[in-house]
Amino acid sequence: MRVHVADHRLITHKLTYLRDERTDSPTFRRLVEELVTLLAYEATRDVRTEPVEIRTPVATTTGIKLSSPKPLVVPILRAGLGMLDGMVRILPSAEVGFLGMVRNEETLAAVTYANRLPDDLSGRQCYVLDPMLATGGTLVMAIQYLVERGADDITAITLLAAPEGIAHVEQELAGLDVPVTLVTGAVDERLNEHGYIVPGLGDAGDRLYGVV
Ligand SMILES: O=P(O)(O)OC[C@H]1O[C@H](OP(=O)(O)OP(=O)(O)O)[C@H](O)[C@@H]1O
Ligand SMILES: O=c1cc[nH]c(=O)[nH]1
Ligand SMILES: [Mg+2]
Repeated sequence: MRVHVADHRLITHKLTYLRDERTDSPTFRRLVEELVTLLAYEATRDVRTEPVEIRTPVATTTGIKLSSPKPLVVPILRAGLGMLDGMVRILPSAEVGFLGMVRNEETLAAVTYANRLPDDLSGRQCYVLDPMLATGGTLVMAIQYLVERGADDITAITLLAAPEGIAHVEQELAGLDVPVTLVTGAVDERLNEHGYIVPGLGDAGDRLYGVV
């Protein structure tokens, strides 16, 4: 897996406010949206395009447009939903598939409760959105669903990642012949005994949408 830490100062600045426990839910939501836009800029560097000829008021010229089939954006509910608007703002023609996944807080194993992906993802570039990569169990499962359906290029965008989680994803996906890239705003120190990222930001879903 190619790992890109997008440690631009503006990203680190916004992450600092996101991490702060005093940041309220409306501000948290706005910061997540702003952050995903900045991360998406990096993550879509290799989005597939094809040449297109256009005429300006002065001359004809060749530019580029996004290739078909269009990229698929996959937010992982709940917390990944907070990243969707920011992502489709810069990729308005993308299609969107949904995965609902939740960690069992005792075992830390990911459980899937919703799966609304196109059946055939052959030749599709996919962008998975989830603010947190902790143990990595959720991301491994999400990537496996996409690969099973034929996705041939996958980029995960996270706000924070734990070193243990990155290592787990790399180990589980070793031998996969689909290129996988992780673009993250920061790699934190570690996981604590409850599987939370340290220093992290707490439970991203709860901070976006409240405790359920
Ligand atoms: O890397 P992992 O150890 O698998 O943990 C990461 C997952 O945990 C969080 O979701 P959560 O299970 O809290 O669900 P939620 O988004 O509904 O709050 C987060 O948004 C990731 O999906
Ligand atoms: O720190 C963490 C770990 C998993 N999920 C979260 O929302 N936060
Ligand atoms: Mg949660």
